[in-house]
Amino acid sequence: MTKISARNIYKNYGAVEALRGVSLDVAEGEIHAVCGDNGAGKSTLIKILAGVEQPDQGELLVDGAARRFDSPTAALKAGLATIHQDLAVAPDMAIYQNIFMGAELTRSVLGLRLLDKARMRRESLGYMGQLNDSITDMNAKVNALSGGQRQAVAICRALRWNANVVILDEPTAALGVRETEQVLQLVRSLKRAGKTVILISHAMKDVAALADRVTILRTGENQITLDGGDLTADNLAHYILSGEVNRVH
Ligand SMILES: Nc1ncnc2c1ncn2[C@@H]1O[C@H](COP(=O)(O)OP(=O)(O)OP(=O)(O)O)[C@@H](O)[C@H]1O
Repeated sequence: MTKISARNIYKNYGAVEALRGVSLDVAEGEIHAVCGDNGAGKSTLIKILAGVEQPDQGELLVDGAARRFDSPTAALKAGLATIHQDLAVAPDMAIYQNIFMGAELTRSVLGLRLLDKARMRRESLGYMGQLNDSITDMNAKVNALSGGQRQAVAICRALRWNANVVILDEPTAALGVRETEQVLQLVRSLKRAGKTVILISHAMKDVAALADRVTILRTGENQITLDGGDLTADNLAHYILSGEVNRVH
């Protein structure tokens, strides 16, 4: 299990101050949501954790050690996998091909390197079984899957890269009620599997149902962190709308 800290992060885009001294502390094995109104800086913070952007100032700590991710690959190697809203799945390809995309397993036959499809299918089924054991045909094309099932494929790819931290960017946006419930189950399965989960979401109900703690950002700064009994959909909406920084009981 892995814990993640971002300390005093600053990030400007030209004249825009997207992050102004933001900190985030994610304990190992917890589901930690990042919320806030449009433009609060959520995506920028997540891009920094994912190695897509680099901070102007501040530091990232993975299990207490300072790290800098110059690329998404560097973040992935450190065990942080980000699942963006577009999921980056190839709809015309099979589930197992998506899970092993860019990291295909091969075997040697008479000196030739051939794809080891049987092993990829078997291992894919193993990853999928940790998340959603109703998806069993690893040959199925992704375009035949529901939005929630596609999310499962994208998460399996993160598991295949041995990610200990899974960052989910708006995983329930654009999903119906039943699919949203499937995704909530996926996230709970990740936690059961010992993964640390960072969740960016505008869906207050989903956040309240899932998160152990929530960090709320406002115009590039930390507003408040909620946990326990304070973490309700009503409270989240209240703080995001009001901008209040003190707890109201
Ligand atoms: N590439 C960019 N170039 C210029 N400004 C940017 C860029 N990306 C983000 N910003 C600005 O930085 C600020 C923070 O944006 P960010 O996308 O991180 O917020 P957010 O909380 O994720 O918002 P949303 O919920 O709308 O996605 C905003 O003012 C935004 O306009």
